[in-house]
Amino acid sequence: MMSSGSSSKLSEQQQRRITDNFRAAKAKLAQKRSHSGSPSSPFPPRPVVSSASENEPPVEFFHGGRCPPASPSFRSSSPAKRMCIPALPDRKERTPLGIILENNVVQNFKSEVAHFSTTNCTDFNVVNSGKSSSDDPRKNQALFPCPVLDVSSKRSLPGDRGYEFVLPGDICEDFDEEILRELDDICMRQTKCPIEAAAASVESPFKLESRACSTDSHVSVLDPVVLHSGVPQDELHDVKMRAPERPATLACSTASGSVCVSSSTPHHLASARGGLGGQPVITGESTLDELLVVGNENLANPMATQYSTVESSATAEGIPPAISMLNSSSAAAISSTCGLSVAQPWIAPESEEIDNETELPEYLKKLNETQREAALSDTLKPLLILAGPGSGKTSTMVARLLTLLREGVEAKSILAMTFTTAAATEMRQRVAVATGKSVSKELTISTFHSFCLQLCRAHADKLGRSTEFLVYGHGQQRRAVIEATRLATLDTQGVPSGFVEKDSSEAKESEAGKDFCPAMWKEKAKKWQQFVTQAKAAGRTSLDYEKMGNALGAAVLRHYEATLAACDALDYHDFISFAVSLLEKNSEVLNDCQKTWTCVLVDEFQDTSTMQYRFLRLLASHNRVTIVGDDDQSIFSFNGANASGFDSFRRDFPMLKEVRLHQNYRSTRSIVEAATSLIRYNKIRCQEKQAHTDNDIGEKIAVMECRTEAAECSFVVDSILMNGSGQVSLDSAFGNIAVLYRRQVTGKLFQAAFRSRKIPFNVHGVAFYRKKIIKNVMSMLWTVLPGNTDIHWRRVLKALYPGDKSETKRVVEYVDKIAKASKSSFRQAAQTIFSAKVSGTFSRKQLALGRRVLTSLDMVHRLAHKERSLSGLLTAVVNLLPQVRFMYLNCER
Ligand SMILES: Nc1ncnc2c1ncn2[C@@H]1O[C@H](COP(=O)(O)OP(=O)(O)OP(=O)(O)O)[C@@H](O)[C@H]1O
Repeated sequence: MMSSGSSSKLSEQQQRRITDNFRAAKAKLAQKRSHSGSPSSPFPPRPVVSSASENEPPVEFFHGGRCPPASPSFRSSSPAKRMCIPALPDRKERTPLGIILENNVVQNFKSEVAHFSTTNCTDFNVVNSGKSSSDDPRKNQALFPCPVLDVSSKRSLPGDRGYEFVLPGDICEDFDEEILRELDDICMRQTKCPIEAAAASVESPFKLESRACSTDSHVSVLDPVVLHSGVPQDELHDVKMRAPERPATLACSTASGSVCVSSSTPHHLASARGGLGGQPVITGESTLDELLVVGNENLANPMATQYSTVESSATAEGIPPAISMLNSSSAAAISSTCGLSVAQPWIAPESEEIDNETELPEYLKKLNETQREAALSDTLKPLLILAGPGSGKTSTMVARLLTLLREGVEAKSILAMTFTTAAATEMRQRVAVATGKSVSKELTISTFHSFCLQLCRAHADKLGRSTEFLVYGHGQQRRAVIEATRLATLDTQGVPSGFVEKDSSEAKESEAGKDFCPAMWKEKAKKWQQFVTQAKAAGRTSLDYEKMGNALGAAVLRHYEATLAACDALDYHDFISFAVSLLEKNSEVLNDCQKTWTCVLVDEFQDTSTMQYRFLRLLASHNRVTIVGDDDQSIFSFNGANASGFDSFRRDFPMLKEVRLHQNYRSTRSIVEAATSLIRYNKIRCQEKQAHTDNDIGEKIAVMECRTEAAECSFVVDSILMNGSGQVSLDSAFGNIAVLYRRQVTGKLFQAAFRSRKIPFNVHGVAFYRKKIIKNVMSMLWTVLPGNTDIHWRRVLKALYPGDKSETKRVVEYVDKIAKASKSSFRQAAQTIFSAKVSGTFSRKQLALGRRVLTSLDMVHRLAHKERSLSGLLTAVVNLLPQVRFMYLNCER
């Protein structure tokens, strides 16, 4: 035995031997450690890919449940750590997403990357772990068609230091750079179509739709039925536009279009713009030959709870959605391909030119006398255009806008408010046809919400929020209302807080506890959500309700606002009310706005809420304002819209000129007459209007009363099939049919029926960014960005964890609980839980599944830094989602 102090007595030879042995042992130790993970990594160890496993056949992955996410076979060190941006000649460099940067920007970019790497990515070490059967990467490769890095590959991408992306398993040869490039090309081609069509039709401004459709007419053969929820207007616009997948196809595909209105009441029928007399749901230009009304007398009229989506920045800037999906260099390429960058600025015709009819500019020639009168009326005075459905109010609005430009108003001084993003896009496109893209891009065409949101962000400090305040969507708003309801009830009724605790034993045992369980709060909060919405749209505060003697209402509102303030959040209604108070309380902001936007136009005025009107009144107090609308088409009362705004406008702008458009160009006479006779019964109308048309009488409207929703559904499906059988081709008929329904539940019935009867269909209704799958994809992308929050990680774990619903819920709740207890982030808690080999709460399999979720996110992180094509990155991310993999499986089968 050797004492501690005896080492010095060792001979040199002995010492060398010990050192050598120690070195060898250290190397072995290092090898072992590299398999078991680095303590600094936030992600769990990755399995080793053994050569043997590569020869194993891929496993069948779908067993009725959800399948586990991939364990990507990275064997390189973290790209974040390795990232170095190679210098390119010509003072330009390329970012990982292919954006060319000038040299002066490169340094900033590098330092940002370095900052990002150190603050967010340093923990993304790649560590190989021992292989377990459940972690078999080969199996996972077969399961997930995601591009992963293959270090063994000989081919290399520029700047990739010898690595390339390949698809695991069977699909790997299908997914290489070629495919990514092809995807980019497809995006470019899709974007090119409508732009080229628009550019081609410069001479004839309002023929954009028909010209575009001729390039796209082949699509109509396979046009699916359009399923449509009847109420929200933005959805109707969505159907009309249906861009970007099939830009401007609708005008040609619906010459004999028909509409089924399900569960409709006469009022609804008459007021739906896509229904009677209104703009046909699935067509841009055609008349509706047939209208089928199916109703269920027993159905109540539940309030739809849709909100108009906030316009994406890309659309706000006039970039068609397809372009905005691409990286900047691709967008630039598209612009140059389409000749957009060289578009001529619009040269306004001289004023003498319009003295006689033949000299009228094209955009005025298309209008009838009344429309022209509206378009040309004094631009210094307020103008109210009251226009029935299909009477050409959009055309008139566009003509008015062009008149302003002709009179020398700068494009950037014009603000056009539309009610939906689709309407904003349509208006910009129509203006672009006459003026060229460069002028139309300078216009501010925006939804109220988008405009006010930007205003709030710009002056967030004055509103008690940070510039990065959160925007609470429907779900978060609901949760905030539940919390506010709970607190308000406790305030006003004095229920001890112990009763409401979910796990409280008193709550479970006592009578009061039964009343105040979470499900009860959820139920109670339903009516309060409507209350909060209405109060905000009307601009009422908690003080107002206190004065009215509604103490509970006042308390709910107060707690709701306090909750949002504490969370640094605004909801959709807040954009408007905060923007109003901004203009009311800050004269310099108001002055700035008025100087910037000297002319204001508002489309669909009937849908403005009291607060939106207040905002408009402030902004347009310079009197250069045009509003267009139809009180009979007001369908957003559930969301606070107030058609009495017309009266307010007449009162507040007494100098106004009023023009009425009565002639309907869109629908058949039977539709127009039916709508006119029905709408007479509307009790709340500003003034009676008499819509008329010169169009043919068309087919008669059929009304069918059904006892149940199921009967209604069967009838509609049978009618569609019968209708189809009379056509030359069954498929060609489907694209001409729209089904409007009142409730989402009814829509689901239709979907099931269509699926079982093999009828192709599209569902329009849920706004894109509110779709679950889109939210999941966004959250996955968020996890690689600075500023990601627990919300993103929670959503991603929920989306990717392969257990059934209840198991996933349990896992997520447990991670939440641990995060709360250990005061750590959700991600850290998940990391700690899943990196354990054994756990008292979860089985080994569950731990492995959790690890795989984190590993997949690690892969997304690497990909985000490596991938040069945005579509490649998106494809990879989307492919991780179980729904998408399920689709792949079905396709393969
Ligand atoms: N003066 C006109 N002469 C012939 N057709 C016209 C005229 N004005 C409009 N139209 C046609 O009528 C249809 C409806 O026009 P537009 O979309 O401008 O109406 P709208 O009032 O905005 O419709 P909506 O009911 O959707 O609000 C279009 O196909 C348009 O080309």
